[in-house]
Amino acid sequence: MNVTITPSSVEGTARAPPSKSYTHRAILAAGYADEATVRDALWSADTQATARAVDLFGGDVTRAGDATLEIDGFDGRPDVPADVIDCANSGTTTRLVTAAAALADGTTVLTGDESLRSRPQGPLLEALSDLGAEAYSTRGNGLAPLVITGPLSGGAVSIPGDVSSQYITALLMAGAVTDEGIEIDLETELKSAPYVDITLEVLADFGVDAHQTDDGFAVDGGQSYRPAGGDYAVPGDFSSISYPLAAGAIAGDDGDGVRIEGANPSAQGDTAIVEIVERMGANVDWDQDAGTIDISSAPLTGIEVDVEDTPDLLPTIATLGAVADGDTRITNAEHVRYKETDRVSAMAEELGKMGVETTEERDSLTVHGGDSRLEGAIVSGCDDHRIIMSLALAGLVADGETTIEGADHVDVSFPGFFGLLEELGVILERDDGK
Ligand SMILES: O=C(O)C1=C[C@@H](OP(=O)(O)O)[C@@H](O)[C@H](O)C1
Ligand SMILES: C=C(OP(=O)(O)O)C(=O)O
Repeated sequence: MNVTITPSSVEGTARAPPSKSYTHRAILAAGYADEATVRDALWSADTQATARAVDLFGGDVTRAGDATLEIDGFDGRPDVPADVIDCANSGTTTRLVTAAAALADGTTVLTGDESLRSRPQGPLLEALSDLGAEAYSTRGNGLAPLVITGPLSGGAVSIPGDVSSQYITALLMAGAVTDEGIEIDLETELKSAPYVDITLEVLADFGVDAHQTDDGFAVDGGQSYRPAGGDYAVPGDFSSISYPLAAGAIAGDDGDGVRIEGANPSAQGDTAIVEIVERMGANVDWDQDAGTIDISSAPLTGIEVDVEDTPDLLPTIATLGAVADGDTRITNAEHVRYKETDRVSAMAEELGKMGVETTEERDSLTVHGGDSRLEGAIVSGCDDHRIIMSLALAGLVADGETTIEGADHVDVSFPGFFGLLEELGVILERDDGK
């Protein structure tokens, strides 16, 4: 599907979709448990991949209404799956399920789409091998397809922290049901650290203790997953909130603007987007008790933003920078290159088609806003949900129409994204290419 955006202002109320990160963890944690109900869950292409894995491990994930999942777990160690696990486009599924597979008494094969099969898995495979499992890439290059044979019993392991925090999350979640537990030493500084905080929070809510140590993280073995009251509720997703928030900042009617609901504080690092749009000059008011954010546009100014903890915000910030006056410098961004696409290059390239000048370095992206007025263009969504949504935002204030090719990939994290834009008053056209 291609989507063509006509420049539009936005006004109205947007409800935050449920957090993708919390939903993945809650589904798998419920899998490790005997049973659990996950409420306010995100049902998107990525979270469905984790649900499929839980089913194949011997659990059963049933959708009981839009956002409620009734999950029968595999209760501790997973069964050997009867089929290959298709992780589709989801890095989180791949990493978390790879470590779970190492607990099974047999062999699991994991694969995914072309993007997924280009993302680094080597450090996790090495860690699992060091812990006693057999874990390898079929191509011997650290990329999926992956073949994992367990069971492992736990122990101490070291792993780099600057490729993906998901390796740490995966080891902690699996480690709790090993015999010996897992102690993780970080070889390099941890990037995307708030995602491990989310993991510790979800584990605690499922009655599992894992903690930070002087050198990394550790989890005791022999623990059971059991959510208090059998129930777990997922908070709103601040990476997803970044899109209606940025829409309000660049195209929100002065006075009315956009109200976002379901924006309650949690461990998500991406809550930083609220402070970022405020620093750039937008009118923003976050009532943390009510979970509402009100935003309307004002002239924006370029700023410097470090995305070490918040890699998923880079595309949104790049679009904000394209609209802002002056330079927006996004630093500490090397790990943003290991996502569904190399998002540093993708945003430079696609914003470039809209007339925006950028300067790209290995670990930074500077967007030269102001002089370069955004021009409508045909751009590629790069098969990456966050690139698609960020380019749609740029289309709101471009000169002329913007067509985003391959826009269906928003299903990965925010299936209702274009419907929401329409509710906020955006004029857009979907073309399914037939
Ligand atoms: O654990 C998670 O839920 C995630 C961790 C981050 O990845 P990295 O740790 O690979 O940076 C983030 O980019 C991804 O969207 C979700
Ligand atoms: C990188 C992302 O997710 P994952 O790593 O799960 O593919 C994302 O949602 O931006």
